[in-house]
Amino acid sequence: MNSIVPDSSTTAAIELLNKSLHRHKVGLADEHAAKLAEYCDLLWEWNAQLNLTRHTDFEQFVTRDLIDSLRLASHIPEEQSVLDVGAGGGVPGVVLAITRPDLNVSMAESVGKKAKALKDICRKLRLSVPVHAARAEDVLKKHHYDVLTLRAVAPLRKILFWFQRHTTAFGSILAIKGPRWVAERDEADKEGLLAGVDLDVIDEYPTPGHDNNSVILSIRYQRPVA
Ligand SMILES: C[S@@+](CC[C@H](N)C(=O)[O-])C[C@H]1O[C@@H](n2cnc3c(N)ncnc32)[C@H](O)[C@@H]1O
Repeated sequence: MNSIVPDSSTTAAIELLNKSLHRHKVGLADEHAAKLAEYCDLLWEWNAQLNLTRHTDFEQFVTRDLIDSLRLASHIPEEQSVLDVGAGGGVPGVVLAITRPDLNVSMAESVGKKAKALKDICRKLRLSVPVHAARAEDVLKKHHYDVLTLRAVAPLRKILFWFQRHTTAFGSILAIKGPRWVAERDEADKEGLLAGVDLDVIDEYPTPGHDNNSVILSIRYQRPVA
């Protein structure tokens, strides 16, 4: 692993991040916190050119991005291959790659400029994470993953519609959703998109500073027994 020798601005950034982590009782290994501070720096630098995130300080990063990503990570078994669909600025994909080095993380981002920024961020962070500048549905025509992750990408009916034709290319989908997930599930059900699908809420947790809970949905397609 590459060692990080922080300069004074990096040290200040790590201190700020650690304060937020402490405030929200999030425990992280020192080297992961340092790498996340470096990630935020690169993300916010790219954000001046591209709209990648609205969370532009460590407090927002921890409460809105990191807690979601770590919660999601706790449901992914060791050493699995993961495709983060619609990675945007790299949440949860880059956070998973940093905090769960046992995982084999890839990202799909359909907007070319965003994918280019993600590639640059991963290169500078020395993360070996393939970034596909493509729609995830197209990536699944050539690759197989144990888990697809999604946050803030599309309503459930779209997610189910996109991936129903590619069910042999992945094991399960883990989607982070807000309270609208119930209405989204009902819409998907009306369109017949839940036939042959096991959809379960596997986690529910409060977002600091917000009244509503977030949920993690597990989506698995039932396959005929061979
Ligand atoms: C609102 S952003 C969310 C980004 C990130 N997941 C987050 O939570 O901050 C949604 C991103 O998904 C991308 N996207 C939408 N549909 C996609 C698809 N089918 N395959 C790959 N990327 C997709 C969009 O280009 C956009 O950058």
